[in-house]
Amino acid sequence: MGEAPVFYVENLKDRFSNGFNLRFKGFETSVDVGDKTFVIGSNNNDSISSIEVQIYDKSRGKWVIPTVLGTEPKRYEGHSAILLNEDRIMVITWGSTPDDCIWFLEVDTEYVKQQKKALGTEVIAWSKGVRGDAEKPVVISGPSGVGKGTLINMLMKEFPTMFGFSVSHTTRTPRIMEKNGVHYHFTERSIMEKDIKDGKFLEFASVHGNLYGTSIEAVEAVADLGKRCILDIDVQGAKSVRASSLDAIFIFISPPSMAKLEERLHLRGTETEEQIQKRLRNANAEIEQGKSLGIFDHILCNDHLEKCYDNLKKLLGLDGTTPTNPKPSSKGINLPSKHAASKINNKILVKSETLGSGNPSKNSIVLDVSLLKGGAPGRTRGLNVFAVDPNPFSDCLNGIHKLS
Ligand SMILES: Nc1ncnc2c1ncn2[C@@H]1O[C@H](COP(=O)(O)OP(=O)(O)OP(=O)(O)O)[C@@H](O)[C@H]1O
Ligand SMILES: Nc1nc2c(ncn2[C@@H]2O[C@H](COP(=O)(O)O)[C@@H](O)[C@H]2O)c(=O)[nH]1
Repeated sequence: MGEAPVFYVENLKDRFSNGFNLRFKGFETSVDVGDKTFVIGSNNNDSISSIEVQIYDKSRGKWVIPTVLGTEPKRYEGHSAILLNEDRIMVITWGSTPDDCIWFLEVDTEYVKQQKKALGTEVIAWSKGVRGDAEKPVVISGPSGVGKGTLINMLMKEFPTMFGFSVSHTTRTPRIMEKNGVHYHFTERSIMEKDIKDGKFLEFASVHGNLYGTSIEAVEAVADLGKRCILDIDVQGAKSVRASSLDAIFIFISPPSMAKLEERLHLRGTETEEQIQKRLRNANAEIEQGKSLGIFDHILCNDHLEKCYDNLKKLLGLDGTTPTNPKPSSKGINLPSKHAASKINNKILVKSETLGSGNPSKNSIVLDVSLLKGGAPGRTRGLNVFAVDPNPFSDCLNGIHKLS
């Protein structure tokens, strides 16, 4: 295993003396990817640092300011930058909180390639790095009034630490008892349309005359808590999620009959007669699509509620055989506040730069990046963290143990 030091900070004014006016007042690193150099710089204004990226295209001899997608790191004192797999740069920020210190700057991933094509510009995309993996989300779909919400509430009540609900955005008005941020994020159409344009949504659809959508943040926030995410969305939304990079289980809930569906909508009493008729008209097409499009992994008929709920639990492996303990929520990473990083195969050694601290491996950790999943526009998950055993003569990665 040969060590390849990849972290470097240098004076870029010396390196690129062709008229480029560096705007960074703070700290900068550069990473070469193919014929491009990505210069990552921070501007320190008072106590707030913002990160910026400029690209030097060596083949054209030109500087490019890219379109930046995703959520970028904020408030940090400096950073290390390491190229991974020629398509993303790992950025480790200094002086950040433990859950805010690992970031990925995607420069040539599939997502970035798609966005470049769609936008016709140079694109980069940020995503936050998170320890551990998330469980497959569960997408529950079916016509209005079939009992999706009822079944989901039963699941959340019985397994409160295991499941988390993806709170959708909608432009429809709240029903009595519905709380903003709990049942939905009730929003203005213009705001939601802008957020959709800015790539903040995993999916969206016009349903019964209103706009509904799942934000990327809604799904990631549940996974951040170590919970399995449940999405209650219509068939168009399920189709979009199926086509996205989110690996989920898709379950369609069907009514025993249209008459029963109508009865349930009337009994619920949350819609006007006109709205109920609209929902019933849409239900026919949804049932048709749900059963025929090959979107769904499972179809459950909600005739008797308890029986349907038992079948749902069986599908999710919750029929009494599986332990119901929650997975621990994703933990942060305690990094030395000032550090240097180097890459050895799929492992990143992060060493404290504090002089005179005695033991050189004290405060050193190893980040394993071999099992990374996801990425922009959501989080990058699957990071594993190891502590380096305190052997003063060991600079290698033999004496490491995984941190839980
Ligand atoms: N198996 C069932 N038998 C009888 N009534 C049921 C059954 N399942 C749910 N219901 C009732 O049907 C009504 C509609 O259920 P629910 O609100 O859960 O539907 P939904 O699919 O979430 O609807 P929407 O998509 O409009 O949000 C509720 O009043 C609920 O109590
Ligand atoms: N495509 C999406 N559909 C959604 C989302 N959130 C809810 N829904 C679906 O809308 C209808 C109506 O819901 P209601 O609360 O007004 O009765 C229902 O089928 C939901 O499943 C979403 O984020 N995206």
